Amino acid sequence: MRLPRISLRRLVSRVLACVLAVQGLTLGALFVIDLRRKRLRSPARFPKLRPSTVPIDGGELTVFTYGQDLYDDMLEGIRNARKRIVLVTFIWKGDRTGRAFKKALVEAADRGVEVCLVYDEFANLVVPRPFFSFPSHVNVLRHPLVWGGLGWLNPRNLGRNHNKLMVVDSEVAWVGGYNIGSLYATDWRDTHARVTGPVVADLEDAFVDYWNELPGRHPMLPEVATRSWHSSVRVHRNIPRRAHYPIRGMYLEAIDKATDHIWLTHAYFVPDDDIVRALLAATSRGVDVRLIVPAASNHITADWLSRGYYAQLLAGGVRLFLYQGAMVHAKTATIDGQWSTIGTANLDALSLAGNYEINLELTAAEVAAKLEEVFTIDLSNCTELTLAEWRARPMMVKFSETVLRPYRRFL
Ligand SMILES: O=P(O)(O)OC[C@H](O)CO
Repeated sequence: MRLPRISLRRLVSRVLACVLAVQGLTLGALFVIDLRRKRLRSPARFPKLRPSTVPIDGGELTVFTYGQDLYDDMLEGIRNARKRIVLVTFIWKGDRTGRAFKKALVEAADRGVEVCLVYDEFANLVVPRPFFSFPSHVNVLRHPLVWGGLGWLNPRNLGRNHNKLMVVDSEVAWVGGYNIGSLYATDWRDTHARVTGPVVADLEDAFVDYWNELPGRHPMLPEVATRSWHSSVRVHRNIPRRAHYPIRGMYLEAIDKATDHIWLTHAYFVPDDDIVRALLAATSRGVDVRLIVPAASNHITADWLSRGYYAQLLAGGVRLFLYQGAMVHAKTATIDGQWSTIGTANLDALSLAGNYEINLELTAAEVAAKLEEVFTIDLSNCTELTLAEWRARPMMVKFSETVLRPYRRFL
């Protein structure tokens, strides 16, 4: 029997069409599962830790792990402001919490405080536009979906503004994983820091540089003049416009240096090969590597992309803990009782090589001890996933993970 002749071009395009169709079906199935999961979700329950404060160079750092505590503190900071408030948030919901922030910020501007706000247009497409209309004495920048003209063709102009930072009166700053919204106040487990001391100037400088470099007719802010060279707290910021992505390097260096333990808590864990390699190299030299991720996050596709790494990580000795009963949205790590980071960057391609991000890097034993305490409490709310359990998952699940692999670089 003679097989029908088919050109190579046609064969390739048919194979490609099949692959795309299977990927589309897999994503569609995940979407349906996700809708159902969200409908059946029970109220969040997770152990809470009161905010607590530790010393850092020339100031203090307070760790927040419960949204309502953080928002109350930030709102008090806004109400006490006398000179200037700068605030950037990736997501700003138009709900009760979002409105409380808006009201407090407008009131601050009414009493003469200079208020400069940034939110990301893409992240807030679902928020009604009128929510973002402010009186003219409040300076508001919408980080645009795409930058003018053909600018969007340049990858440097594509980064989202994923920062979550507020600085009041150049004296106190809040930075970390929390966006602004009522769901995050009570139902998500996240980590944010309030800091005082010389580090505040670096955080404010990050905001000022972004503000002054973004095209538009908004009033320029004065350069931050006094910054310290000598601190155990460093600010690392990704600036896509400058093709500047130090947070990935910060993680790689710290993981590479670890001699005892690496404890990571990450909402969306879709790292690149170098980070995976560094973690596996750490386990191979006897380092205790533990990772907390959500058992089920708010983005099912992210979960499935993340699952694609589990077999390799578990086989390489990384211990995996699945956070139960709530979405864990933190972006933190602590190493060897010495080094820690708290910030906005997820361990995924968008955060490490795409977005505006900001992370604190701290080499203070007190901060590491505090984050270890938080990690230990979080562990009490996790189930550990073993390699044997993971290997026993259905074939269909393994197949779906493989099908989704090419999407790793888009998250
Ligand atoms: O991008 P993140 O880390 O701030 O997370 C935002 C949530 O995924 C919103 O759906």
